Amino acid sequence: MPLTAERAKPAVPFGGIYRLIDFALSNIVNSGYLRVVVLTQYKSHSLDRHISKTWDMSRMLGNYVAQVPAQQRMGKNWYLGSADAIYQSLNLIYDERPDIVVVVGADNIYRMDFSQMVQAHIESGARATVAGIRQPLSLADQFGVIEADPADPRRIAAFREKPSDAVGLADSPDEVLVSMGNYVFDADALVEAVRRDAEDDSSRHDMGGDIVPGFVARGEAALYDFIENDVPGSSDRDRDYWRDVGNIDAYYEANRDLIHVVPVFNLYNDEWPLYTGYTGLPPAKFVHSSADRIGLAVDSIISPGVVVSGSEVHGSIVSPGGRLNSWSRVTDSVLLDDVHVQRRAQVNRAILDKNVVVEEGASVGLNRELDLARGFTVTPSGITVVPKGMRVGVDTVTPDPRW
Ligand SMILES: Nc1ncnc2c1ncn2[C@@H]1O[C@H](COP(=O)(O)OP(=O)(O)O[C@H]2O[C@H](CO)[C@@H](O)[C@H](O)[C@H]2O)[C@@H](O)[C@H]1O
Repeated sequence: MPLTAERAKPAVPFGGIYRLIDFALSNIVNSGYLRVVVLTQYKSHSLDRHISKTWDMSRMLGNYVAQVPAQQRMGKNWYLGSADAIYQSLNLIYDERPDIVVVVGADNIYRMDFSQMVQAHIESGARATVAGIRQPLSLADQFGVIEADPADPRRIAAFREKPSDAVGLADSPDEVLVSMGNYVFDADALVEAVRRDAEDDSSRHDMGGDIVPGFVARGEAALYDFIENDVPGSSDRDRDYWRDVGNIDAYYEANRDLIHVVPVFNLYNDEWPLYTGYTGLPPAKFVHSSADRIGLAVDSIISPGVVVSGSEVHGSIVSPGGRLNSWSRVTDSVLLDDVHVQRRAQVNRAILDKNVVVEEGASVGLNRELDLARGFTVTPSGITVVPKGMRVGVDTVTPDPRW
């Protein structure tokens, strides 16, 4: 919050021109899997619009990315959880009759070749395979924590969803092995598991909380270590990069991982392209170069349709349609679509959601107490978030009546 107040998390803009879901979908299609369904529910309008505008693959060969909202086919419920979303959509599996189903979350930033994971799944003989990555022990309560079988590290001996008492790994006590929320299933085993789960009133109907632990208990679950995944064109720095952007600080840091000279996550790998919607906007433009009034951007991403007019931008991500006026300054910030920073305004360590206007002479992110008093979210690490469509004046904050 507040970035997900009016949109599903996978529809949150990221890295200037992308939405979070573009990373999962790009990985899937680059892996060669071209029959994809996206199960949507919560405030999914902007997600649906993005998928239908962007992910329109040729149907001639039977390929598709189709969004499937909760349809109440099985009863009066919306999706009760991620496992119930699959249960309610089983007709798609019956129609397509695949041998294997790849299930992935839609809100992480990474590159991954799922075909390598599917190959490992087939070779292991397991019925379910879970992708795992090492993360700090301090984050264990945000993830599914995996214990590999000491006798056979490719088998999962135990799996606990978001435990508060996880123990570090023997060879690295400050780390745990966690689930990336990406799974490969034998299709018949997945169908059976979600059907059984639907009849269990004590279940939360969650993939990580219920389905995966069931496979583990039956001795049918394998581990796929993400470190084995070899994505074409990866740099030494961004190999094995994976970020869960489940809170504002993580989202902010992941955006900033894009802008270093040698980026922590490299958008410019054309061997594993990241696809997104074509905006049809004109190129970014930079104007003014007199002594006190210069239009420039460094260590930054500037998207199409942006005009940097006598404004200085440092360490920031500016999304399509931004307008940055003279003598303004934007530092270490993430500006979503169509933000307007007017003359002499200042923005520092802030996330400005779509259509925010920072009026002439106003500032955001320079004074924590002022930002809190104005009702903005300020994260533990001091990032100020201004919600969609707000007009921030020197002394006032008002919702823009146009939005
Ligand atoms: N009702 C519903 N209908 C449709 N889609 C839904 C849904 N509920 C959730 N989703 C989607 O399912 C994916 C997983 O999200 P969840 O909120 O279920 O789990 P979380 O991300 O906390 O943990 C999961 O992902 C982390 C890694 O990020 C793992 O460690 C952990 O084990 C795993 O449960 C997301 O893409 C989400 O949008």
